[in-house]
Amino acid sequence: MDTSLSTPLDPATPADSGTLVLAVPKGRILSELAPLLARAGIRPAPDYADENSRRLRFPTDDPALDVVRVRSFDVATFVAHGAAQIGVCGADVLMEFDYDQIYAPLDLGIGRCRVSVAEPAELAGRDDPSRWSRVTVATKYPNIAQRHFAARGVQAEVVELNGAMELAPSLGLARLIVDLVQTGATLKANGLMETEVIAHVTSRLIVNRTALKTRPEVIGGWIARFRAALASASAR
Ligand SMILES: Nc1ncnc2c1ncn2[C@@H]1O[C@H](COP(=O)(O)OP(=O)(O)OP(=O)(O)O)[C@@H](O)[C@H]1O
Ligand SMILES: O=P(O)(O)OC[C@H]1O[C@H](OP(=O)(O)OP(=O)(O)O)[C@H](O)[C@@H]1O
Repeated sequence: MDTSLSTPLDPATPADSGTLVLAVPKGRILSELAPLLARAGIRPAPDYADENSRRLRFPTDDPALDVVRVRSFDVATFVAHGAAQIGVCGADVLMEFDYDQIYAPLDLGIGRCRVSVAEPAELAGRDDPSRWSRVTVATKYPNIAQRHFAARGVQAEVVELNGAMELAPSLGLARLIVDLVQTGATLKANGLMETEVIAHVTSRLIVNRTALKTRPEVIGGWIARFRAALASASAR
């Protein structure tokens, strides 16, 4: 892993020194996150919640804090490079990238799902995974998949996709998939069966380690506000 990710990559365009940037994933996590942000006292401009808004960076009613809305994998990239100092992303993303520069102090308890292995339902009953020496796997988590199968002495040939992994087995692209599962409805609708849970997933508050060292009061203050927001939610 690259351990040099302490500052934005391009020194000619440093991140704003004063304003703190919070990176949040667009999509499904945004609505689950909204009540928590409100309890933490973060009120972004109203179009932040509008998926149709073309704006990516939103001021909040705190002039020292802006929110940026990016893809969930990119939240980790922005925070690892210090372009955003804090962020929210799934444990699945942290497991996949394993950035040294990211510290994840809080489990936010939202975005609850699991990273699992699945295969066609008609194969699952008669397959014997202990006899595999090599498998093909469609996934957007190549590192998680490689590590998981390597630990079992199985060589995984990964076909990397960005979505619709569930199509891969029936179209002959891969024998298995490694993907997120929550209700299991997507697997079922596509004739697949979950055969192994690799990890349980929730979203985490993440911070850039260097920012935490250089601005401990500010970043530590935000961690404390999120912690208090979580405690007040669980006390209700
Ligand atoms: N079905 C689900 N149930 C609960 N949480 C989920 C589910 N799917 C994904 N997540 C969590 O939400 C995060 C973002 O997932 P989402 O599906 O919104 O983005 P994505 O489709 O992976 O991103 P993108 O559209 O940028 O490719 C994931 O990293 C995971 O932690
Ligand atoms: O078990 P379930 O409740 O059916 O949820 C699982 C689905 O949720 C995620 O996809 P998402 O809806 O985010 O779409 P994506 O293909 O854009 O990732 C994941 O990739 C699965 O396809």
